[in-house]
Amino acid sequence: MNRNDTEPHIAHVFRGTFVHSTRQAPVEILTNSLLGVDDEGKIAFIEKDQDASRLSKIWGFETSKIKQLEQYEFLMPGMVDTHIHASQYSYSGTALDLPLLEWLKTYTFPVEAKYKDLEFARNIYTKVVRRTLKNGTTTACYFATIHTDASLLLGELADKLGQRALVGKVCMDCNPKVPQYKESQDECKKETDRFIKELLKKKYPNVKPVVTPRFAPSCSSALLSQLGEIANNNKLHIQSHISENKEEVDLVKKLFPDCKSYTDVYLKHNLLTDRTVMAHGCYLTDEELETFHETGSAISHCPNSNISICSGMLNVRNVLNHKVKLGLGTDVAGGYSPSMLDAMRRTLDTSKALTIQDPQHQTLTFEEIGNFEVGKDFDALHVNVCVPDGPVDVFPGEGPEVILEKFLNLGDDRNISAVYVAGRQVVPFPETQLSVGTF
Ligand SMILES: O=c1[nH]c(=O)c2nc[nH]c2[nH]1
Ligand SMILES: [Zn+2]
Repeated sequence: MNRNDTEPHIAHVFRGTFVHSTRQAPVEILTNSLLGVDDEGKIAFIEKDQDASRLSKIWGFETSKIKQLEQYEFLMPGMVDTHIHASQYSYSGTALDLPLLEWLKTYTFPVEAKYKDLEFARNIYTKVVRRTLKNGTTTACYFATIHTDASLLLGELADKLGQRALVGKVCMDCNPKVPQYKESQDECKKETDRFIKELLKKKYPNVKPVVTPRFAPSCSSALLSQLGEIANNNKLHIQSHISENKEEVDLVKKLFPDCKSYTDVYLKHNLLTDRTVMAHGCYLTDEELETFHETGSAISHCPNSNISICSGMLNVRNVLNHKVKLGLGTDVAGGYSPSMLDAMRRTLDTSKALTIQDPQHQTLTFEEIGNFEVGKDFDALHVNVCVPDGPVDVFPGEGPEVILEKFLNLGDDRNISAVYVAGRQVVPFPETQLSVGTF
C-alpha cells in the first residue's frame, strides 16, 4: 500500500470540519474529518478522523503535522467571482446615482481611459487583487480596460499574488458619447490577438485570457464576428453583458434590427458557447434562456449592481428552472462590494423581494458554493467564526450548521484566517508583499 516516489507528496493535512457541496447535497458538512492536499495543490483525500494512522502510512505524512481546526473553525471552498471590473475598483462605493447608460458615460469610461498609464493601473490592480483575495475570492473573472499592456499587468499581478483569474482586455469600437475611449475594429482585433498571445506565453498556471466584447452596444457586428472567431479558434472563454437594463435592451433592438433578441445578437456572432459567461440577464425571455441552455452558456448574477444602479431583478429560480448554468458576481463597481459574501446575501435579498411581490415565487436557499472532491484543486478558505472583536457572536450549543449560516450572513474578511489557491497559502499575504505602492 506504500506510495512510490514518483507520486505527489502530501503538503498539508487538516483535521476538523469541512463544508462543501455535492451534486446530491447543496451543502454538506463533514465533521471530525481529515483532508489531505498534495504538493501539486490537489485534494488527495477526505476521510473520517479515525483513519489518521492508516492514512499517514498510505500517504507518507506524520500525524504530528496534522493541522487541527478548532470548534468554531472550518474549511470551505474558495469563492468564485464570475464578473468583476478590476478597473472600476478605484470608485467602488461611490457613483451609484445614475442608470446604466448614463453611469457608463459619466463615471466609467472616463476612469477606464486612465489605464493607459501603467503606474495608475499597477496601483489599482494590486489593490483589487489583494482586496478580493482577502475576502475569499480564489477565482475572479476580470474585465480590465481596452489597454493591452495594463490588462497584461493585471494578469501578472493575479499570478504574483496567487489568485486564479480569467483576464479580459475589453473590446469596443463604438462609443459615440465618449469617443476618446474606444479602438478601431482593426486595432481591437490586433490588440486582442496580442493580448492572448502574450498572456498565454507567460504560462501562468492559473491565469488565462478571456475574450471580452464589452456589450453589444459598444461593438460593431464585424467586431463581434471577429471576436467569436478568435474565441472559437483558440477555445477561449468569452465574457460580456446582456439584458441588464430596459433602456439597454431597447438600444440593442435598434442597433441590431435583424436579430430577434439580445441573445440572438451574441448567438449570430458565435459568442454563445459552453465557455461563455454573460453578466446580468435580468430581462431575458424564456426563449432566450432556452438558447442559453442549448449553447451551454452561463449567466453571472450580480444582484448588488442590479439594485445599486436600479437595473432590475433577475429571477434566478426561473434561470435554474431552465437549467442554465449560473454563477454569482460582484460587478464592482456597479456593485459596491468586492465581497462574494455580499453577492450571496444580495442574491437571497433579491429572491425574497421577488417573493414579496409574488408569494408563489419559490425563494432561493443557500446556493451551491463549490465543492471539495478528491483530485480537485485545493482552493479553500480557512474560516474562524470566533475571532476577537469580530463581527459574529457565538452561543452555547451552536453546531456547525449554525456556525456556517452565521458566517455566510454575518461574517467578513476578519473571519477568513487563511486563503489557499491550488494548495498555496495566499492570505495572509507574505511579509514581502505587505507594501502596496502608491495612493
Ligand atoms: O454593469 C455594467 N458595467 C459595465 O462596465 C458595463 N459595460 C457595459 N455594460 C455594463 N454593465
Ligand atoms: Zn459588468
